[in-house]
Amino acid sequence: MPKAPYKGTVIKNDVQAHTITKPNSSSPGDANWETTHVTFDHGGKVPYVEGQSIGVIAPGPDKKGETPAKIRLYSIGSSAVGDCQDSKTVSLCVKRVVEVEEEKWPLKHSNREKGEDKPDKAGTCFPDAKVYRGVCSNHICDMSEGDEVLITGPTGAEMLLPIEQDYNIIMLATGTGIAPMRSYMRLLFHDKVGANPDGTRKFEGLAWLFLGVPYANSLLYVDEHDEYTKKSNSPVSSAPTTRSRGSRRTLRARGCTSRRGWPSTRRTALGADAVSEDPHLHVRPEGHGGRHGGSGCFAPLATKAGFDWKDFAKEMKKAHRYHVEVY
Ligand SMILES: Cc1cc2nc3c(=O)[nH]c(=O)nc-3n(C[C@H](O)[C@H](O)[C@H](O)COP(=O)(O)OP(=O)(O)OC[C@H]3O[C@@H](n4cnc5c(N)ncnc54)[C@H](O)[C@@H]3O)c2cc1C
Repeated sequence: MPKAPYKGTVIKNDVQAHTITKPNSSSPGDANWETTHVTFDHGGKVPYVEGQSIGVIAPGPDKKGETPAKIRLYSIGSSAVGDCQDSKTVSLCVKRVVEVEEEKWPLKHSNREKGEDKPDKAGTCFPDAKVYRGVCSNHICDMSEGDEVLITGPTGAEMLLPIEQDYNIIMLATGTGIAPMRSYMRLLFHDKVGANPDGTRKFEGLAWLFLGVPYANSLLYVDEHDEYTKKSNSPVSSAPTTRSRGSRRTLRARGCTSRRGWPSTRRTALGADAVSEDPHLHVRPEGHGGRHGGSGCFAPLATKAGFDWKDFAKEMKKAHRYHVEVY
């Protein structure tokens, strides 16, 4: 409970810096930011299911000087049994929030002719820039093994998975929006909790994962996706793919680094039949800009398949097959 949070312990904090060199003829640009995959021991006292979130209370001070800070929610990135598969841990995927005053970035000259003098946030900000560091994300990213962490929850019912095993699922995420998708994938393709010969859950559908990030080196959990793709015996192909459900569990994962190419990458990969196969659609953009990610991708596919996307989306919502969480 918020007034009586559980005292967990950090058992792993894997902070990754995503850094690209300054733009030049051989490099696309320079960006510095960090994400972490952090794991807390909750001693089995904070049971959760895939798709839920937990709260973290930082010691503060918060924005108005409050101590401790207010609760921040984070989507759980591990399946119910946790990364250690003993149902005693919970993992998160957190981005370190660092905000620099808008006018303290150099301007981007490449767009001048279009009348766009946007700040070049991939560059280096001016040295006198005021920098704001997010209270809780920095608290999490700076924690070390053995540190105590205050946890609340779990909460959230929007992003839960269906109970049956033979559904098709399409997952669209950007940035740390991958967290709940990772929890699903651990359950569907990794954990030793089910009835398959290798011990995994008897998922018998097709799972599509699309992760959008600004730069290729910020794709998250790539090794795991490659492993599950291989394991599910489905060679990754760039050709449009359709598949009837119910025969075997399959993962197809795609990363995309271009904002403009993002919806078309998903459309080309999925093909028009994707909307006819009654998929469960889970959309989780990092930032409000991506909240229409579902319609951007599916409206043209629906039209091609003879549906009106808006009506179709309404029906999907009613049938609990369309799940969107934005933060
Ligand atoms: C359901 C849900 C799930 C979420 N899941 C995740 C997740 O999986 N991973 C993840 O990384 N995040 C997630 N979040 C977001 C997370 O809850 C936090 O909002 C995020 O980490 C920022 O918190 P913070 O304390 O670091 O930043 P805060 O200190 O709360 O600051 C947040 C923003 O406020 C602005 N700001 C405030 N004060 C100032 C100031 N003085 N100067 C300049 N700017 C200022 C900045 O724009 C800053 O980015 C989720 C949120 C929700 C609601």
